[in-house]
Amino acid sequence: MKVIVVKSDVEGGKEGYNVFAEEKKNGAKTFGLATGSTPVTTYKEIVASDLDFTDSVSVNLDEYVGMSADNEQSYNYFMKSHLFDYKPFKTSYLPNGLAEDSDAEVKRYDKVIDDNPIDLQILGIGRNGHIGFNEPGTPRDITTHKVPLTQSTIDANARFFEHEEDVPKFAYSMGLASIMKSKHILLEAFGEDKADAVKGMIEGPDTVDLPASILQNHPNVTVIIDEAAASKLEGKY
Ligand SMILES: N[C@@H]1[C@@H](O)[C@H](O)[C@@H](COP(=O)(O)O)O[C@@H]1O
Repeated sequence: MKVIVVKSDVEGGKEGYNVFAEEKKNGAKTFGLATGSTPVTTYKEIVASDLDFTDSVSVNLDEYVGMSADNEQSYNYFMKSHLFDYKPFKTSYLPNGLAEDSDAEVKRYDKVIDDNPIDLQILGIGRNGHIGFNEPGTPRDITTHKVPLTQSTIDANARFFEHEEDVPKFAYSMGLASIMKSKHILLEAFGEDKADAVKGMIEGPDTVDLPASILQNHPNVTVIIDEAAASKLEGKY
């Protein structure tokens, strides 16, 4: 893993942008994208740049089940408001939260990933080391799957919804095997509450209990972390 330690998430966004720009220059056509607060500074730098994605394809990591693309809490909406409205792609794929047949939706998304091999996949990381919605214990050979959200995720999301019953209980997520197929993986983490997960991912045992530790087995991973997220690392980076 190539580890880049930066002072802040803003500086991290500039480094993240550089990775996108370099990949684009080298001919990357398909970009795996993520939601959450972490990639926002990278998306801001991309929006402010002259990079053009109208010849590129994007494939997102995950989406809540039961949520329409125009719901402000959906990952579809997040991607539009943070990136796609400013930097449209030729085609953007996300799981369809409103799909009637979830087995068919999972299969459809697996085919999307197979048909559009990802050149660069950006990832955040959960405090427990999850990537996408692949929580601790998720089998490593899993591709796209429908995931029951953990109670802590449901509780954390409750503030965004008027009625508790509207809070999503499931998500569609790319699986660990799908993520590992990406040619280059860029994982970003900012803030002290990510320090344990970052330590486990980089220096800890390679274990299903910390899903991101699977990245130790990938040949081309770039990690961008701020000093707070790097604070528990023992090695020098
Ligand atoms: N499914 C998303 C992940 O893709 C994301 O990496 C993680 C961390 O979110 P944040 O970047 O807001 O810290 O949260 C969610 O669970």
